[in-house]
Amino acid sequence: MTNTKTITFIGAGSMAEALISGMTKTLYKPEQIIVTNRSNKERLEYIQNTYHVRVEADKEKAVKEADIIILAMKPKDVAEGITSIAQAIDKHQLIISVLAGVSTETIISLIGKNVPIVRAMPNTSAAIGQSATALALGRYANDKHLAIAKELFRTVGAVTVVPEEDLHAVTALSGSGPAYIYYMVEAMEKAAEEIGLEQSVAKDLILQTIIGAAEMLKSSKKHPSVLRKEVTSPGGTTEAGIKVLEDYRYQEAVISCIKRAAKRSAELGQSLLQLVKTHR
Ligand SMILES: NC(=O)C1=CN([C@@H]2O[C@H](COP(=O)(O)OP(=O)(O)OC[C@H]3O[C@@H](n4cnc5c(N)ncnc54)[C@H](O)[C@@H]3O)[C@@H](O)[C@H]2O)C=CC1
Ligand SMILES: O=C(O)[C@@H]1CCC=N1
Repeated sequence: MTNTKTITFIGAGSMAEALISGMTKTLYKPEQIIVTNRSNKERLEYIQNTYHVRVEADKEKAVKEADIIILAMKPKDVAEGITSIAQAIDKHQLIISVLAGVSTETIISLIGKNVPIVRAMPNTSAAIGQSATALALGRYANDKHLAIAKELFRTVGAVTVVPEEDLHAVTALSGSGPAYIYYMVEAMEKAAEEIGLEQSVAKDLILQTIIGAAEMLKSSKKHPSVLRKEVTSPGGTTEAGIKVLEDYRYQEAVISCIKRAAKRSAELGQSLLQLVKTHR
């Protein structure tokens, strides 16, 4: 299957790279993708050399050539980044935003035109076609725009559609989610070293344990607590280990972590909204 749309990325950071990496492995030819950023030429060179996509220092030019514009800049650069391309945007183009916390209404306000926007929350596993992406439609986006966004994000993983107000929760859960797992792996690696396992042996064991557990969660109909109990022999090692996690209130920590991340997403949206209001 081929796709002939030209896609321009505004922002060339980790999330843009994960999407570019996944997209160029599937439906998109590198020459269909244009990447631009604020000022970091070395970063653009790296992206060009690695993925053979087009890079463009002139953001307005990159925007004018696009059928789809993907907003992927850092939170602090969102207002300046969007206003700097607003003039060049045409309402027949589709805007896809992966910006955490920022509402489609705020983006419409910053652009100052009735543009169709699909808000997306992917995660960095897009790089290997394994993102969990949620999509929501802005006021001027219709089913055709949704279909285009679905096609794009399906090239980098699984896609689900949610009401826009759910995106703060999605961001906290699956947008940031990979980092929580990596953080746990960091701790498992440290523990393995402290109890005397060779690093490479530990790495392989941890990896396969996580893959196996994820596959079990996917293929078995059992609740995670049932799967956990199946590992936990009475009076055995798991019971002793989990007791320590309970003493440290592990589940409470994870729940608070996800709630705080969701709140942070809302804060990011609010602070940008305030900025937009004060500059009106
Ligand atoms: N990293 C992740 O796992 C995810 C990130 N996101 C969102 O993606 C966005 C980018 O995050 P990261 O890639 O992690 O950040 P990052 O710091 O890795 O990348 C930001 C990029 O934007 C560029 N940039 C800054 N100002 C610009 C401007 N005015 N015009 C054009 N380009 C500009 C920078 O040069 C840099 O290449 C954020 O808004 C974040 O909420 C969304 C989902 C997951
Ligand atoms: O940390 C962040 O703000 C972004 C959004 C989801 C993952 N990374």
